[in-house]
Amino acid sequence: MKVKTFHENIFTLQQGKKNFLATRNLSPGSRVYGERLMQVDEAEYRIWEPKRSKLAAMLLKKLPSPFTTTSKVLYLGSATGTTVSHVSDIVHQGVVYAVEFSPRTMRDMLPICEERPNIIPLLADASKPQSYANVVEPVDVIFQDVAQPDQASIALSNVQHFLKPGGYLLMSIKARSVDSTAKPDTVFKQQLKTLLEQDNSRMELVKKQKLAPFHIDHLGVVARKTE
Ligand SMILES: C[S@@+](CC[C@H](N)C(=O)[O-])C[C@H]1O[C@@H](n2cnc3c(N)ncnc32)[C@H](O)[C@@H]1O
Repeated sequence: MKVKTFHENIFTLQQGKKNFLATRNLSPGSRVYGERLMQVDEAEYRIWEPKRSKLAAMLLKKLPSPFTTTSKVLYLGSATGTTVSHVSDIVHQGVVYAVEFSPRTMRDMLPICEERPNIIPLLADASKPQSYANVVEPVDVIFQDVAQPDQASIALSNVQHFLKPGGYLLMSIKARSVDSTAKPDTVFKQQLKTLLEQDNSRMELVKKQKLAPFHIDHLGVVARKTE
């Protein structure tokens, strides 16, 4: 088995002709969602499936990764923690503020937070950033995967509250969640306009990429807050 560094703390594992995206397990021996574990030399890796994670799909579709070992990350729409757990592996000396508004879903994520002290779970509505402003510090990266009609506005209000100048926003726009009748390209354009062209938005587009075949009618976006 060959291990290659793909981005900081993100790896590809080559087994025969197959390549797998993976992160190094911060909690060796533990699975979070039934993912495959692979031992190579002294390290245990968790296979990261792009069909189960918009962020994994974004990276495989060549969007840049802004994460470092010590990044502070605000993660909006954590669900039960599938992708949050990989972000926790990547920023293992940093912190992940994981926001989810469904109490039932959040309850399922809590055992993961017990094993991974760098995840701080927040039961809150991402469209009301002021409700968690007393807990969340300025962050280097915001990742958003909330599948809501006003995704870009939600992202922008969190950027304005928490993203450091020079920091990055990564978001997955799900066309059908915004407008199930409009053409996906029309939805993407309108959401990008909201994100990038509002007065004082201070966001510049770094790269965008559709996430098919992993996720149909989704656009991955990386944007940067100007200094
Ligand atoms: C597509 S799922 C996220 C999957 C997750 N990012 C992953 O890869 O493991 C979207 C999640 O966002 C949550 N959500 C939607 N709107 C939200 C909001 N306004 N505030 C917080 N969470 C929200 C939903 O409850 C759901 O769990």
